[in-house]
Amino acid sequence: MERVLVTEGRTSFFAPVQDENAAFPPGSAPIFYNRRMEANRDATVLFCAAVRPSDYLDAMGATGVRGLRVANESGTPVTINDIDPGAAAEIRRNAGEGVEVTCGDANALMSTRRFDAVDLDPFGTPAPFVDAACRSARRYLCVTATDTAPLCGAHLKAGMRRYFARPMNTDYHSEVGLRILLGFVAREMVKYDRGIEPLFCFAREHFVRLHLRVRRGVRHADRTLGRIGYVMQCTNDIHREEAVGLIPPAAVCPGCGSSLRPIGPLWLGGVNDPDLIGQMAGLLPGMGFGTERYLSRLLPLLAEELPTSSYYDYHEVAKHLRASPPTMAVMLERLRAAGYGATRTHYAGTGVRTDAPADVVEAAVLGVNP
Ligand SMILES: C[S@@+](CC[C@H](N)C(=O)[O-])C[C@H]1O[C@@H](n2cnc3c(N)ncnc32)[C@H](O)[C@@H]1O
Repeated sequence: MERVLVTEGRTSFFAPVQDENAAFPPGSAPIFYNRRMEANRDATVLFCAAVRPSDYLDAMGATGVRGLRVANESGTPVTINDIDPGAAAEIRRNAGEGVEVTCGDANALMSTRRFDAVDLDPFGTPAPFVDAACRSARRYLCVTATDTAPLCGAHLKAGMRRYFARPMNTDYHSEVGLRILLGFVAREMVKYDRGIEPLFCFAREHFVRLHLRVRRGVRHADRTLGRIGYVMQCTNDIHREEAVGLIPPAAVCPGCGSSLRPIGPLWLGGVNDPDLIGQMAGLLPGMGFGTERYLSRLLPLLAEELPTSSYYDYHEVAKHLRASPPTMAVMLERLRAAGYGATRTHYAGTGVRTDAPADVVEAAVLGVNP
């Protein structure tokens, strides 16, 4: 196997040379490494540097880069696991003193050992691993999903099978994907009388990434359950509303009278902790990350996003109204002047988060009074 020395952040390691012509990772190399996930790993190293877990499991290591970086760049004791003996051997080659390397099924490992932070970074869906991870994680749980098409509604049946939820391909589909994954993790967690608090969650390109705090006790489990529900989307126009609870209500659009279609169950609560995000933003300049520029834009956006469960792509709204969209600054200003909260969103450059109703959003696009 041909290897090449790679540096990410302040960590150097050997990775198998990947097939540049492969249509999509994992390609043909025997051990997986995808440079395009550097932002995902940088985010987690930064998260660990901020929350300082007492130990951390990289449950699916491949080259071990994620766990090695957490150990090296945040000073956290780590265990790195992979089911593939070839990968485990490669991780051992890459790992220095003090890093534990194990070779086995992540579900078996997580069923028998507990870690302060558990990290799932599988091929595609994390769904088969979330139950054991909920039992293994003491304080923090980190999850990557790269099966964005099932999560966001482009592959409806696969999404329903994996997450027992019904997505819908809307203009805010990236957010639906993140919230369906969060809702799934929340439901897997509460059965153990434990709850979750999302700390740092975002979507980028073809992945969704969650960093969660795990809270023990029935009170936290019940609070978590109280944040599960549905986005009720009008099938005819842009109106949508939230419905908390396990059973979606029958509802009609106040504007056009069409039925509202439930999207979910999904997570309706906040998805980021602005204080922690601020702490991470403060640490970022000293970290030496390759994706510092991207993260320095992402973190303030996440900290300011209104905690609504969907956003409007106002260019789509303008297209629908056969109007030219205003600039983002004007759009935000019009919504605020009408008395509503309005912020950008990290999901889309033309996305606006607001607590304004649909008719006010349309009026803001047109520049008229609602
Ligand atoms: C997407 S790669 C991990 C990438 C790595 N975390 C990184 O940041 O580069 C997924 C890895 O999971 C491993 N894997 C697949 N099924 C597994 C299981 N049941 N238990 C543990 N590892 C597994 C594969 O061998 C593969 O190396």
